[in-house]
Amino acid sequence: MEAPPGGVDDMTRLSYLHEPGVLQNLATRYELNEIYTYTGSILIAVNPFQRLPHLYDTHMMEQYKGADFGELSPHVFAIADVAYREMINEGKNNSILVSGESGAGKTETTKMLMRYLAHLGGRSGVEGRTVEQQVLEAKSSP
Ligand SMILES: Nc1ncnc2c1ncn2[C@@H]1O[C@H](COP(=O)(O)OP(=O)(O)OP(=O)(O)O)[C@@H](O)[C@H]1O
Repeated sequence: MEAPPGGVDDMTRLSYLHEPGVLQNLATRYELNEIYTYTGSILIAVNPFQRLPHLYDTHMMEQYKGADFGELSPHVFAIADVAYREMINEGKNNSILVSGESGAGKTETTKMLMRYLAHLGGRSGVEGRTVEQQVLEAKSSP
């Protein structure tokens, strides 16, 4: 079966799951500014080396909130959402592993994960500050 022109958003849908196929798919999607691709439940992020603010705004966060995994385009928010929901439903700690070579975008990705988790954490502010502000301030303090 021919791969669709825009690539596939989950590598497990590739007809041939080998290195050239994977790289071709990532390159095709990257050309379209689609920097996220799944391989099953794993998210692959390709550094866009440019700001893509529409990908991370509040509207986007709201869309991913509670959405079934795989229902929307691959996104770091979808990973955070599943991790958060599993934590709540099972009452257990959860972790998200972010790995990649130097400069791949781990810090940026982690910032987005934290922003999303802080957003989910609600708006019940302590001393007038939102959970999001508290988490992000804690991260940036020495
Ligand atoms: N999702 C993204 N959107 C926009 N720019 C990004 C994104 N991810 C990475 N970048 C750009 O790439 C640069 C390097 O990314 P980052 O610092 O996150 O890499 P890193 O994997 O943490 O590197 P190191 O391991 O060396 O600390 C960022 O400063 C930013 O300019």
